[in-house]
Amino acid sequence: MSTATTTSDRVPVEFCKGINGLDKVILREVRSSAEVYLYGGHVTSWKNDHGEELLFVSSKAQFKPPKAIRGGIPICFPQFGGQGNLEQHGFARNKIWSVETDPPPFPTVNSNKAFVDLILKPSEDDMKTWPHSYEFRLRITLGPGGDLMLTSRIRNTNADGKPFTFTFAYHTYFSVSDISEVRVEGLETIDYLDNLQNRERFTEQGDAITFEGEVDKVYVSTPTKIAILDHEKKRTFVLRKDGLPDAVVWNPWDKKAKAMADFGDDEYKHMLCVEAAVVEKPITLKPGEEWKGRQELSAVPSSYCSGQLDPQRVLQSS
Ligand SMILES: O=P(O)(O)OC[C@H]1O[C@H](O)[C@H](O)[C@@H](O)[C@@H]1O
Repeated sequence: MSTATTTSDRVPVEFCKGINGLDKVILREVRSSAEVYLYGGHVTSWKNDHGEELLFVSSKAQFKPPKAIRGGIPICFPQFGGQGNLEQHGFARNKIWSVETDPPPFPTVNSNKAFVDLILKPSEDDMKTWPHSYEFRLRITLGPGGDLMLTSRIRNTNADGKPFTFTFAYHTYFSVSDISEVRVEGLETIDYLDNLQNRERFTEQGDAITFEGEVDKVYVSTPTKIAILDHEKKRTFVLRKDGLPDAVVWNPWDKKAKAMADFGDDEYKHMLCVEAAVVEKPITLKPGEEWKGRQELSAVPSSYCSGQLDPQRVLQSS
């Protein structure tokens, strides 16, 4: 973890209290910032150098355990969705994480200053719901250019020799100006499991994905780069992922929005979840083994080509 510099007024990592007195960490870079709640290890804000919020958080979000915060980036572990014995999306988003001051090193040296290392370990009570011992380390970094990077390292620390199996997602809620003006590029021709049709398998058509109604799809074995183009805002989000083969795309649309107590009736127009995930083929770890999954987000101005967005340029650039 980095500490405040004396040469600059900017404090790259600040520990403070957020809504309802919950512990919060603020990461600051040259002009961008991010906020992370220890409740859920949950990123709730990511702002660009104009101070614009890039993540959606519902105006009705409850920052009150045990309800997960509606918006930002909830962590789904050890179960994505409702497939399994655990509560929907697992328990990691409902736990209070700790700050880790001296985590095991990463293979590459980190020159970033604005980052925080969090850790989640099970309590004895937790092991009644999921009888496994683990260490879940989450590093959240705000890069000098304003990119937001999340790296998860999950280790099996079972002393009884037993493996465990999990699914996972960075359930990212992007803020968009108008969902009907949004296109997702990078998932064309990819197979998906449709959660709205008993997880039946289909293949996406060749066109970019646009939105006219409720969507809840798990795209499987996707490319490592996905672009979300916000035509009205002239902004493109680029999501890069590693160790996370699948991508979930979700928008509840009007009916489901009304049924959610912590989501405004019209808020579906201003959000889109695109979630780097491991769903189709769960991960199994033996004791001593570690899994790593990384998601990197950047927001860039969209380029125009004779009045049309040019997503290929975004996808082809490194
Ligand atoms: O309401 P939550 O438990 O946060 O879940 C919100 C949504 O998350 C994912 O995107 C799932 O695919 C959806 O089926 C679910 O409705």
